[in-house]
Amino acid sequence: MASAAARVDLDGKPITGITICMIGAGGFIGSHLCEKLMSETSHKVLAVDVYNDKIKHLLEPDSLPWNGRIQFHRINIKNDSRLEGLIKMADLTINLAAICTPADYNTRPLDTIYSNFIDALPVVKYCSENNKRLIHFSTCEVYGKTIGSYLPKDSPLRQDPAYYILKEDESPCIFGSIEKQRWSYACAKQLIERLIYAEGAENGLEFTIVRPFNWIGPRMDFIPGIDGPSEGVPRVLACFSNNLLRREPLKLVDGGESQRTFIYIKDAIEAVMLMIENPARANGHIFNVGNPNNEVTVRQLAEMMTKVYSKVSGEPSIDSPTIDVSSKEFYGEGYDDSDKRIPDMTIINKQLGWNPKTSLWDLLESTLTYQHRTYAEAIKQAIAKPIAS
Ligand SMILES: NC(=O)c1ccc[n+]([C@@H]2O[C@H](COP(=O)([O-])OP(=O)(O)OC[C@H]3O[C@@H](n4cnc5c(N)ncnc54)[C@H](O)[C@@H]3O)[C@@H](O)[C@H]2O)c1
Ligand SMILES: O=C(O)[C@H]1O[C@H](OP(=O)(O)OP(=O)(O)OC[C@H]2O[C@@H](n3ccc(=O)[nH]c3=O)[C@H](O)[C@@H]2O)[C@H](O)[C@@H](O)[C@@H]1O
Repeated sequence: MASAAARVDLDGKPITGITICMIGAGGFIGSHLCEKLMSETSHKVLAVDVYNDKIKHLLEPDSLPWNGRIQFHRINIKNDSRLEGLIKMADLTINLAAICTPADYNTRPLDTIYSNFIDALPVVKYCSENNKRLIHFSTCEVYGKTIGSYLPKDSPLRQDPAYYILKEDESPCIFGSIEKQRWSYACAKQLIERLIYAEGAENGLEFTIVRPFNWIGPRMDFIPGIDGPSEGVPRVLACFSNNLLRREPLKLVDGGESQRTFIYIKDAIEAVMLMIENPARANGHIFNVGNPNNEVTVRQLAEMMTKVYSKVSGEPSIDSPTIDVSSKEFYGEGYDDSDKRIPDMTIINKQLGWNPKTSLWDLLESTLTYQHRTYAEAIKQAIAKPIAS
């Protein structure tokens, strides 16, 4: 373990321990961030969430070397007066709490808007009123669709990066019509970004906004019927992992033509650590955090995951590894999609000198090894169990 005293920031100044109020600490990103903060720094974490299953391994045994540096507070931020006290006790608040699975955006639009906008309001207010620094998690979905997607299909301009690269300080936010309730999430995230930015401009709030671009890795979401509801629809990594574990075809929504850039969670956490420990360089900025080198269509992702899973499980893939489904059938009415998401990296490079490292193949190999080790046996047992009549 690195000695905390030996750690310095990007300007060579020693890093002193701080207290972080992390809201949504029990989720996918929060669990990895807590792990990193405990194992490599001397910072303290007040971990706020309604669940703690994904950070249990960091909380329980008294023998852990970070004993006492992480405290779990089971709080629903919608209605708990303890929140302000925790924010006041901390030097920095990181807000990760949100509904952030696309299957919810068009089927539970009210919960989505409340979670991503209304519930975040008191967090911003308490930080601003108490002069506390805030790192808020937004999303690459605030960019919506690319400008290029509105050009004719055969237009050569579609190949010009000016029409698809997503830049924090230049790109517009392009959403579909109101009936396309998919955009309830992106729109709520955009409005909270604008509110935070305005708190910075008018009241001097010290903030950093993070726009993650498809961070993936172990502990993302849930496997339906094993550690989440049987009918639940998680994000694509968990959907495809579930299909592979059950030896079912992977479902390609609307032909799997949408494009995404995927980044390994551990690379992305390095970027967040730099933001935490270099406030002078991170404050007042909005950062894209993604891996522009890992772009694939969803169909290519399915093909690669099938190959990697076959390698890590030692089982040959099934005869028809993918199947096409319509978005209406898969997500229901009101779904829409981002066509392509490539992050511009200029701002994060300039401010924090950060770059992602892990290739898509390598990150899928370590993630699917984890999925196989964690779930294969449970799935086998669930399949073998006779269904109660
Ligand atoms: N994973 C990604 O690639 C990605 C991409 C873009 C944006 N984001 C954003 O990053 C943040 C974290 O994402 P994640 O992937 O870790 O999601 P996650 O669902 O795994 O984690 C969110 C956590 O917030 C908690 N939470 C939600 N509402 C709460 C409430 N009212 N009170 C207390 N806790 C509450 C949940 O229980 C969950 O543990 C979200 O804001 C999300 O929109 C993530
Ligand atoms: O991760 C991000 O950066 C952001 O994007 C995600 O949105 P999206 O990438 O559309 O969601 P996924 O569930 O990861 O789906 C990716 C693509 O795969 C497709 N898909 C998903 C699941 C499936 O079984 N099959 C399938 O073809 C979807 O239609 C979509 O085109 C979520 O909105 C958020 O977690 C987050 O804000």
